[in-house]
Amino acid sequence: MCSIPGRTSSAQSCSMPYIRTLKLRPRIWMTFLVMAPLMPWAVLTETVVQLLMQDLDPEKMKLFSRDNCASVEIATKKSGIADLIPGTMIDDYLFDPCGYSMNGLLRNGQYFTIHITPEPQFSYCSFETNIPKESYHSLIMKVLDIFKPKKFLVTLFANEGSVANVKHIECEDFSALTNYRQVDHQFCQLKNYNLTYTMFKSAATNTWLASDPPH
Ligand SMILES: C[S@@+](CC[C@H](N)C(=O)[O-])C[C@H]1O[C@@H](n2cnc3c(N)ncnc32)[C@H](O)[C@@H]1O
Repeated sequence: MCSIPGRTSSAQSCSMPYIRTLKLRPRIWMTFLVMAPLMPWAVLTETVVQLLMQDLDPEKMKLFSRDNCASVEIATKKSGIADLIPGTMIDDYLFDPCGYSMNGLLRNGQYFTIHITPEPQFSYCSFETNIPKESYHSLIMKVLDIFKPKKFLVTLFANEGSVANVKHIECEDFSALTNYRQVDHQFCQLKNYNLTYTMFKSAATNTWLASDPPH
């Protein structure tokens, strides 16, 4: 996903590749989906959950720079990333002078991945996993507790066979996210997949980034 401030466009037809445009003023999120044709014998179980977070905790972000952190292992441990999903084999990297990327792999091939841009002017972090869950509530809470974003977007991409698919209809209950309020929720039914986007922002702030134009 990428954010293209100032650009406007409308959602396009559900053909492949598929471009979905999400208008969340003042930002536009564009999702590009390229789907391989399904084989008749394919088992339809696939889930991808993403948290795209902005305006992150400045103190926590200091961990992800070489000036403040002696090694990538310390950054992974001290940040809480190491304990996020127990039993994961982690490959992590601390960029010079700052920035962090990690991939975590479970024995069954499931993964999670985190990429952090800690610069205070435009701090951003993406979290993604394909671990299927009936509810992502506690995992999302853990991720939010690490990064404390002022705003974030949750996307859930699941197909018919995924245990997460029912959440598209029921809509995940985020009522315990007392520090946030839901500002948008969109549902998109694709050929073999369902996709939901839910945008939250901190209840404590009425603004987006200082650099954003007013609503
Ligand atoms: C962790 S990378 C990930 C970028 C990727 N587009 C993402 O968010 O998924 C971004 C961070 O690493 C820093 N960085 C340092 N050297 C870099 C390099 N050679 N390539 C990319 N990012 C680098 C950037 O300044 C930024 O803070």
